[in-house]
Amino acid sequence: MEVHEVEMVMSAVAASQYPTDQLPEIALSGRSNVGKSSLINKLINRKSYARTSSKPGKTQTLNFYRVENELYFVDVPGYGYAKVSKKQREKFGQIIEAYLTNRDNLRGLISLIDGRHEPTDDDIAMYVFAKYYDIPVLVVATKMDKISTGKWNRQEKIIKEALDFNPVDKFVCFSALTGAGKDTVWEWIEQQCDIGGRR
Ligand SMILES: Nc1nc2c(ncn2[C@@H]2O[C@H](COP(=O)(O)OP(=O)(O)OP(=O)(O)O)[C@@H](O)[C@H]2O)c(=O)[nH]1
Ligand SMILES: [Mg+2]
Repeated sequence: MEVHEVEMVMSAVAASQYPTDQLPEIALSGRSNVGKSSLINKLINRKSYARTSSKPGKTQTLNFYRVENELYFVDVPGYGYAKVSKKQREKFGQIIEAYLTNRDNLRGLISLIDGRHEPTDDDIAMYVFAKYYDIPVLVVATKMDKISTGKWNRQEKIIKEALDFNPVDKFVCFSALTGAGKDTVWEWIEQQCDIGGRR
């Protein structure tokens, strides 16, 4: 999709604050610093629309970005960041879980995993959780510009094995720096939201 218009509509912590206009929604999850905000910025061709930071744990609420009056991206708080207190982590967990399990407009989850490493226990738990609730998942391996392309297949295999990856889902290697994988991410989103054929 060629994006001309995008609006950060709201930050929500409770269902009463979610948008009410019934557009399809795609959520993005992943550990702090994995590149969720950077992925959103790359998809909408903005340098720093979604707030990115070298300091993990910046995104602490559900942030809804309305794109072209077609869909919402929902940037969720990053999990697994040790410097955030245990209480705060539990709160994040509840916000994410309440949203993912109760939202009719949710069409899919983009699960971001650092492409340089094996998935963390939190990454695996998030995938298992999404599968338990029958949420379609696109696994995005991030920061792939930091790995030579010759090693991409091997990383894909490692990540899929650790997740016990379900072939109904999709996997893509991505870089917010080079834009690698961006078209595949958009194709998946358009398919999930049933807004294809406009590219
Ligand atoms: N080289 C490289 N760096 C990246 C990429 N994606 C993100 N980064 C960097 O990683 C850091 C974290 O990126 P963010 O997009 O803010 O991560 P986030 O997942 O939104 O983090 P939280 O909001 O804290 O959960 C920033 O310094 C980004 O510039 C990528 O594809 N390649
Ligand atoms: Mg962020």
